[in-house]
Amino acid sequence: MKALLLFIGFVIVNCLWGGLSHAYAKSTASLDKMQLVNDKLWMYYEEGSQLTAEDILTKYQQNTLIKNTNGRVSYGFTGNTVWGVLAVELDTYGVLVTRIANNSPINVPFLPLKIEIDNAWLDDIDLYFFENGQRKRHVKLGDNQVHSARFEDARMPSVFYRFTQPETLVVFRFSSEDPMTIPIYVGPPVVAKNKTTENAYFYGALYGALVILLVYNLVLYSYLKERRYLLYSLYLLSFLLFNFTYTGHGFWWLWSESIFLQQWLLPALMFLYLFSAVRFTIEFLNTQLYLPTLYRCRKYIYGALGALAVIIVLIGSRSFAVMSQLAVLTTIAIWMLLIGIFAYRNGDTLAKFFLPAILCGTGGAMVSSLATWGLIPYSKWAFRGIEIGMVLEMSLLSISLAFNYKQVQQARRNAERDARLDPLTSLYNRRAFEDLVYPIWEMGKRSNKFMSVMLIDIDWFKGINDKYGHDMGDKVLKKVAEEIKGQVRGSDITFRWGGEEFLVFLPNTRVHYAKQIAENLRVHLFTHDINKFIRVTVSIGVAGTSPGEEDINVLIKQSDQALYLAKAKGRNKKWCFGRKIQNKRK
Ligand SMILES: Nc1nc2c(ncn2[C@@H]2O[C@H](COP(=O)(O)OP(=O)(O)OP(=O)(O)O)[C@@H](O)[C@H]2O)c(=O)[nH]1
Repeated sequence: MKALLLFIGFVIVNCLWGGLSHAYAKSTASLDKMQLVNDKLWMYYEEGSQLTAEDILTKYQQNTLIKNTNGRVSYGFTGNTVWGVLAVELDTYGVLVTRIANNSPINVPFLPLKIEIDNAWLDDIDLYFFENGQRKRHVKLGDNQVHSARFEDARMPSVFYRFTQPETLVVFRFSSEDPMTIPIYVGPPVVAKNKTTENAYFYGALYGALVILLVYNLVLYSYLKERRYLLYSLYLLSFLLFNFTYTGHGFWWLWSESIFLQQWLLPALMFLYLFSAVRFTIEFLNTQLYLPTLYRCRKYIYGALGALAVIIVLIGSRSFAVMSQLAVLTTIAIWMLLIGIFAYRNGDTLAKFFLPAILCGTGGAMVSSLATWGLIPYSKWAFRGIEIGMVLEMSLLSISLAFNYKQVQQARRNAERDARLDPLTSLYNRRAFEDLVYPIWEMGKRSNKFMSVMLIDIDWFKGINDKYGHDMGDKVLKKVAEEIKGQVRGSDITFRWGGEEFLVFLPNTRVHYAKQIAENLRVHLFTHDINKFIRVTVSIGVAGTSPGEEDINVLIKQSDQALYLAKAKGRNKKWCFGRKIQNKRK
């Protein structure tokens, strides 16, 4: 429920933010921002690509073009050519030019403006500049132009033009096998530079954050060797690479001269992204436990995605590649949400993070697509919703993995502790003896400290089991353990040594003092009823170090011999290993 509220909140805030930034841009129309001019375009949608810019100009002059009044930015998938005409009038067009006049009147007629198409995946973009009905310039932009052939070597397709006439008509021609999202921005050089700088900060922060998360989780993986961390890292890396490609960074920096890579890396990385999202979801959550059928079928799911990749390669159409994968991605986003909800309802602790994380990611993607489809006002922040959402998603997932790490560590500590504890009495077991006693023994030996051992055995315990049953026998064992712990000092270490046998190691204790403690314990148990019916007695063998004692096992053996004598002497006795026993031994 909390996660759902978070999601709705995130979408609302993003929409509001998108709307506000759009409204702000409109109301101020100031020169500190590039202006989105889509609402000033006159559009023509051509089936095929027969027409020339001059034909469109004629249509414009005949008033047969459609005004893009709602500022539409996205034209979906279309094999058609999209034409747009922008009339730039020096005196009357746009607040932009007027404002320039206010700021620097001398440069007005000669000031160059930057025209930028804020989308780095379109194949062909042509700009034609007409002055007084004459074509003055033609600029080719888009992914089918390598960077060295471009007018300006920038990430986004852009061009500078010096407007000197009262009216210049800019004719845009777009065709692409990708989604036709065409935000057109216009502004003077200084403002354009600010936008570039601002973008650099934004992507610097975005990639910085993602790379930190990636390295952090890879380090955790190399340390813990848990697949979740690796799959998360792959998921994150695939988003990083996918984003790096569709935002034009890759083409600009890495493969600026390869049109093939620019056109095919995008669908390929998109596939990597959706494939790793599916693998991550299945293996991050405990689907093995909650959705065993899904877990068993995972190989078929991966196989189906692999088959999609093969079909895409065989068909060889990029628009099919992008369109089919977008459809799969949308389905997967919903599927991830459903699995998250299911795991959450089944009490998967990681789902507490997974669900809001996926909600942020899909929420951000939803805001971006709503903005590109024109269902909420387009603004660059709304357009970046997916990136903001993904940073939130990746951060939350990273927190969940840190949480998982804490849980694993806790479980490991518990397992280690449990391995050293007797589950019935909660006393240390024999396995813990070496770890706990050996260091004290070695230290004591070096500083000639006295140390003692008591071996305690319940008398006739078999009889208790036989008479009252095994459960009652267990209760007695527990109670005796408690009583022993209550009678010895905090510095003494008590072990359950065997069935009904206990060992107490008494560091810094002379044997005659250990004898006293043993006697107190014996009397205490003898005089106190374990419960209403049962009275137990114990026999205790005591042994203490004598100078030159090298081995603790010798001490234990001695206490065992003393215990044997205590039993032999009639039980309910304490016996101390001493000269008498030694003589007997000889
Ligand atoms: N209820 C219970 N009984 C246990 C447990 N571990 C060992 N025993 C029983 O403890 C009894 C020990 O019996 P014996 O070794 O014959 O010793 P005893 O009856 O105490 O006689 P003495 O030691 O000679 O006084 C056996 O019946 C074991 O089954 C346990 O964890 N719970």
